[in-house]
Amino acid sequence: MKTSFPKQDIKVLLLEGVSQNAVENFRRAGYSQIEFHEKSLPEAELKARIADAHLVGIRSRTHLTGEVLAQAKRLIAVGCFCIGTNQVDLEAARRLGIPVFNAPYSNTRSVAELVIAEAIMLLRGIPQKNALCHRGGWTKSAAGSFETRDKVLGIVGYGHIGTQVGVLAEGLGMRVIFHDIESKLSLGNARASAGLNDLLERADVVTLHVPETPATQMMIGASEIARMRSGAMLINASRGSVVDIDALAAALRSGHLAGAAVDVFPIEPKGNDDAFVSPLVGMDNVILTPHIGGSTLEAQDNIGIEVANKLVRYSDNGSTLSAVNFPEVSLPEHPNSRRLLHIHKNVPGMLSRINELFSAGNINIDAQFLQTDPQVGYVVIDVSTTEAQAVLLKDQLAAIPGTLRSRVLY
Ligand SMILES: NC(=O)C1=CN([C@@H]2O[C@H](COP(=O)(O)OP(=O)(O)OC[C@H]3O[C@@H](n4cnc5c(N)ncnc54)[C@H](O)[C@@H]3O)[C@@H](O)[C@H]2O)C=CC1
Ligand SMILES: O=C(O)CCC(=O)C(=O)O
Repeated sequence: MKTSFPKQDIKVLLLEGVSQNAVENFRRAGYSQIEFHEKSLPEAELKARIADAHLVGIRSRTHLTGEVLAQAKRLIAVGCFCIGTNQVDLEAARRLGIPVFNAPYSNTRSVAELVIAEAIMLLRGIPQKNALCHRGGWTKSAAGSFETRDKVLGIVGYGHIGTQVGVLAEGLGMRVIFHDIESKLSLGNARASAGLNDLLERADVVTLHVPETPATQMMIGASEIARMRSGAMLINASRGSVVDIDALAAALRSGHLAGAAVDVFPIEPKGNDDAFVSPLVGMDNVILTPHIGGSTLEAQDNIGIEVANKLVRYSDNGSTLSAVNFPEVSLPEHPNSRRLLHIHKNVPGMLSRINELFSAGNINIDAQFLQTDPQVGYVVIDVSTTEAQAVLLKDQLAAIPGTLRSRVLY
């Protein structure tokens, strides 16, 4: 399928070492101009490199703020090669007519497995014992070492990851309670707690699986930690902003909490060669991991395929199915017609202005698809015209006041 301009002129900017599967998928789909970076880029360089990019792929470290997106005049779509999309200003992207895609499932099992492993390690006091052995020490003792069986696991955020953690934990004989803002179907014998405080007061191990939202910022601060049982453990593989890390460090130092496992931090290094700084560094009872909850080869390979496919499909065909900030349209192929895509502010009279263009030109519409949200409208029109006529129509569509983006697919 041909896009508005030759695919070799479409620049794909891939950051943060996304899977090579993504690169291969773009190549297989005919995209040859692929700029690949292992790290996230400093803001000034990001603005420079995104300025002529049509498709951009990131993970959790690259912040696509409104200011950065404003530089991206040619940007067609963003792919987050991960679950979280909090690093993108989704509203700004929507206002600019840029759909954002992610991979909502592919790394969930990997996170769940890590969390279970950490719960076992923390309950056995392994981090401290491991650290001491590395220093030449030896404490063969059962003190502070527990089985998981019959312990209470409290899951905050009972979504795709939280539910899998719950199922795996029950397999170990743990008693699972959860807290979520939505009403959720309990899997297995898991039970909803009476609220966050109830969960914190009852759980031996608390694990966090909420997205970053205004409501989850600093959700676990000094007072929530104080509610946790003496000797309890905290696992955070959600987002660094969810926990007050200084309050956590204080509770670990005082002995109120017996251990923690932390994968995500308020400030994370940009890449593998940069220094990691945290108040938790040097604490033997803390498992520190460099935001690798979803970093297994299986997960990354699948994410690479999934998100690259979504970007290619949108670029080639216009489908926005599963976009996180945009009206969703799943489109058939259009072998015998040219396809015009028009993204506009959702204001009264827009559709009639669009359709007037076609009736004025006496152009028959083969198929039309429309989806709107309160801010944005996305209309797709298939027409049997010459290439030149299609380009003219695209220019006329682009001139309609309120147009955000328009393209033609030949
Ligand atoms: N460490 C890592 O490498 C990874 C981290 N993550 C993080 O894990 C988060 C969760 O992932 P999923 O389970 O797939 O998301 P999900 O959307 O399936 O589940 C999140 C759950 O949290 C609930 N929730 C939202 N706000 C809440 C609040 N204020 N209080 C209580 N519950 C609330 C939601 O209702 C939902 O059930 C992601 O948003 C991402 O930030 C995801 C993948 C990898
Ligand atoms: O693998 C990554 O870069 C980020 C994983 C993550 O946090 C997510 O999927 O939300």
